[in-house]
Amino acid sequence: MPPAKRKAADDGIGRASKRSTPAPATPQSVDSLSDDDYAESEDEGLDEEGGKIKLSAAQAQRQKDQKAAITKLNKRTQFSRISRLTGKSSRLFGQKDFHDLGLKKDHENRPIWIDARVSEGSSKGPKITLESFAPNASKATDLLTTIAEPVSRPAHLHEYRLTEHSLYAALSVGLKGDDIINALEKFCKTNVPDGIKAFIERNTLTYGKVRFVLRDNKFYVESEDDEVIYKLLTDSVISGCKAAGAEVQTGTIQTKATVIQGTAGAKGQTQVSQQQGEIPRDDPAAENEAMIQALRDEDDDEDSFRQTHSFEIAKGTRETVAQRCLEIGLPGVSEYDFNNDKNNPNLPIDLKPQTQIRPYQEKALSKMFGNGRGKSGIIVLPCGAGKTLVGITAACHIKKKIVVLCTSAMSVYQWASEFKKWSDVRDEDVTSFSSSEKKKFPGEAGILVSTYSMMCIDPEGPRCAYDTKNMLQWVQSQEWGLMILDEVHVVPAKMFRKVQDTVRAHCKLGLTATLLREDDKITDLNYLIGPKLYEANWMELANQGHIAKVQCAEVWCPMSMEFYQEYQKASSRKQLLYYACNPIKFQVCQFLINYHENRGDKIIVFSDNIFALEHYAKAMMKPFIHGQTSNKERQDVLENFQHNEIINTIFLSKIGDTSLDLPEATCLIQISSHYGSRRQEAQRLGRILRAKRRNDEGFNAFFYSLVSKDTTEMAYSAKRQAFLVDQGYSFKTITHLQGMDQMPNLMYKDPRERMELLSEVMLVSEDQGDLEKGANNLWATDKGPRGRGSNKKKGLTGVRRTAGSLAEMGGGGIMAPIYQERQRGAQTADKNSFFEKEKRRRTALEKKRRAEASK
Ligand SMILES: Nc1ncnc2c1ncn2[C@@H]1O[C@H](COP(=O)(O)OP(=O)(O)OP(=O)(O)O)[C@@H](O)[C@H]1O
Repeated sequence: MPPAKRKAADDGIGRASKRSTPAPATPQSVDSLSDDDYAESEDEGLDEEGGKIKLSAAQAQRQKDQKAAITKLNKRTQFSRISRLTGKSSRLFGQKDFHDLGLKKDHENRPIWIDARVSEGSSKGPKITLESFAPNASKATDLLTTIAEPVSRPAHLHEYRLTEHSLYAALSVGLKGDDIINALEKFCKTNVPDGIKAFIERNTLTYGKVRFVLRDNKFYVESEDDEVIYKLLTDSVISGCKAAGAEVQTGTIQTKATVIQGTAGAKGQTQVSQQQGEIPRDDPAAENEAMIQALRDEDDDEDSFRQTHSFEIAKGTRETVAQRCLEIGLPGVSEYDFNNDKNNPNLPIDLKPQTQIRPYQEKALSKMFGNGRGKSGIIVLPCGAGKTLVGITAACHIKKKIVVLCTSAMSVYQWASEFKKWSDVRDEDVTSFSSSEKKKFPGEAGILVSTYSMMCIDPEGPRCAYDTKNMLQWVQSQEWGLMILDEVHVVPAKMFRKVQDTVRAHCKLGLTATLLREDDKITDLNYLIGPKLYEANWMELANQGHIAKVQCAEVWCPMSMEFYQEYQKASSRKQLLYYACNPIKFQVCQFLINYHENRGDKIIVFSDNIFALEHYAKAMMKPFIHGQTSNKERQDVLENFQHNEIINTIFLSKIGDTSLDLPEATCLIQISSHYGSRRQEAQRLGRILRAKRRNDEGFNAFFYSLVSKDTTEMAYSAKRQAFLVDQGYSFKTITHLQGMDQMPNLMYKDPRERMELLSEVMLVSEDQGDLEKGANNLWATDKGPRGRGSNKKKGLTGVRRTAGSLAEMGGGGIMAPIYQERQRGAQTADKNSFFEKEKRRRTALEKKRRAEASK
C-alpha cells in the first residue's frame, strides 16, 4: 500500500485506522481509503513524495488484490452509490438492485429505501435503509423507531427491519395499517412495493382483537368481537386451556388519553405553554399523538365505552394461550386499564418535584402508556442511561402494587434506594425479599423488590425455609399492578414461566440495554412479556451528553515467537492461556495503563481468565477482584479506586461486567473475554458510559480490546464488536503503539523473562485456560434460602458472599449489620487484603533479587 496515500488517523498514541465493520483482513483498514487512492495504473505506485515508481510483480499483485477488496467492500456498504448507478446489471449489486422500482422525481428529498423482497409467511419483513444525511431524515427516524426494529445505526446509513412484532408495537401506540403505508409512501424514494403493503396489511389486520386481562387474580381472554371469542374457544389448544366451568362473560371497557408523570403535564412540573395545535418539541407523548393525527384525518373517540366478551383461562396456561394466539394470527395484547381498576388499592406515590426525567425516558414511557392503559413490553436503553428511573416513573404512573425483579441482591438494594431517592414513596412501603431480608409491606399496597432466583424457589420444596415459604405464598396471593423485570435479556424462558406462576401482574415492563442472546431465544420475550416498545439510539444519547462519548480501539498484539510456537501445538483450552498471557499483550497493557494514568484517567482492566488476571495484576502491582475475592476485599479495592489518588487501575474478572456503578472510570482495557459474546462487550463498555467527566469539553472515554494477532482471539473479537458497531461505534485498529519500546521498566523485554513466563504457562493445567465460571455479578448472586451454593462446599474461600455497597460502609443500607459484624470479628482481615498480601510478596521478591544480585 502506498504510504503517502494512507489515511491513518492518529489518536496521539499510535498509528490507527478506523473501521465501522468488524475485522478487516489487513491491519490497515480498507474503509479509510477511497477508490481514488488507487487511481494509478496497476504496475505503478507512489513514493513517499507522491512521485510514481515502478512496482515489482509481487507489489503490483498486492495492490491489485487490495483494489479488488475495496471495490467489493464499496459494493456491499455504500448504498448511496448504488442509487447513482441504478440501472446497471444486478450481478454487480446482488440482492440490493432496486432499479426496477423506479425512483420518484423528488427522490433526493426523500430519505428511505425499502427492500422489495419479503418471504411469504415470514414474521420478518423487509429491511428499510435510511439516509441519515437526507432531508426529512429526522422525521423519518421518528416514524421508523415507531414501526420498525433498528438493526444497525452507524453514522450515515441506518438499517431498520419491519417485523410482525414491530408492527404490533406501532399499533399499540395508536397507528393503523393504512397510516403506516401512507407514511412510508411519503418518505420512500420509490413507490412502496406491493409485497410490502401486503405484509403490513397482513400483520395489522388482527392486532389488538385479543387481549389478556387479569381480574380478581384470574386471567381472562377478552375481545370486542364475539366471532373471535368463538374461534378461540373452538381452537384445539386454547379450548383445552379454558378454566373448568368458565362461561363467556360480557362487559365494557373505556378508552381515555393519559399524561405521563414527570413530563410537562405531570404533578410538580412546570406546564409547558402550548398554543392550539402547536407541539412542544420536548413532549414525546404529544409528538406521538401529533404523528398519528398527521397521518390520519379522523379524530380519536375519547372516553368511549365498548362492549367486550371474555372467558377465564386455567392457572398456568396464559403463556400457552399467548403463543397459540400468535400462531393462529390473532396476537394478544396485555393492556392494563389501571385508571379504572377499582378492585386494587392505590399506592400513594409520585415522582419528587425535583425529579426531571429526560426526553428519551419520556419517549420510552409514552410508548408504554400511549392510549391511557399500561402496555406490557420491553424498553431498551443503553447502559447507564437510566433504566431504573424509567421503571420508577412507570410505577408512579400506575400507582398500584409494584414488584421489581432483578438479577442480584446488590441490585435489590439499589432499586429499593432509587425508589426512595426519586419518588416520595414512604420508606416503609418499599420492602425487599432476598435471602438476607424478607419483609412484606405493611399497608394494602407497596413496592416489593426481589430477585428472579427467589421467585423461582418452590414453596413446597423440602429445602424451603419457613419464612421464605411464607413470603412466597404472600406474593402469590397478591394481584400486582406492575412487574418490572430488570436485565430482562438474562431471564431464560423456563425461569420466566416459574416467575409467572408466582407473580400475577397486570402489566409487565422489561428493561435492558442489550436485547441480545447468543442462543437466539430473545424472540421468546415477545410472547412472554410483550413487544419491544422503544429502543434508544446510543450515539444520539452520547451526543446529547446523557452517556459518555467513547473512543474504541482494537489493539493488535503480535504473539512473541516462543509463545506462538507453543500456541500452535496446544489444545484449544490451553491456547487461551497462551494468547491471554502473550508477553507483547502484557507490554501493550502496561504501556496503555501508564499512558492513561499519566493523563489522569481511572482504568478498569477486564480479564475473564483468572490465571491471566492474577498474573497481570500481580506483576504490575495492581489490585484485582474476581469470584473468589472476599466481600470485604472487594469493598476495599473499589473504595480505594474511587477515592484514593494512588489507586488508578483495578483488574476485574467478569463479575464486574454488570451492576458496577463507578462513574470515576474513564478507560477500559480488555485482555481476555468471553469468546464472541456481543452482550459482554456492550455491558463492559457500559462501565465507562456513565463517566462523571462526560460533559467536560472534549472529553472522551477509552475502550481498548487487546487481541493477540494470528490467533482465534481475532475472530472472536470481530464478532464481539458487531453489536456496538451496529449502534454506531467505530473501532480503530491500532497496530503499533508509538513510544512503547522506549518505555522505562517495560516488562518482558528480556528473552529470559519471556522464557520464564512461558515455562510457567506451560506448567499450569489445561483447566486454568477456562474462563471464570459461576458468579457473573460483582456481588454474589442470590442463591435462595439456607445459604444454598455456599462457598465452602465449592472449595472456595470460607467467606460468605453477601451483597453490599460502598454506601453501606458508612453504616447505612440493608447489609450494614453483616458488614459491621465482619469488621468487629477481625482486624486481621486487613492483613489478608490485597494491599497487605502484595506488600509482603513484593518485599520477599525484592529480598530474593538482592540476594541473587549479590551472588
Ligand atoms: N432523569 C435523570 N436525571 C438525573 N440523573 C439520571 C436520570 N436518569 C438517570 N440518571 C442517572 O444516571 C445514572 C445511571 O442510571 P441507571 O443506573 O438507572 O442506569 P442503567 O440504565 O440501569 O445502567 P446499567 O444498564 O449499566 O445498569 C444514575 O446515576 C442515575 O441516577
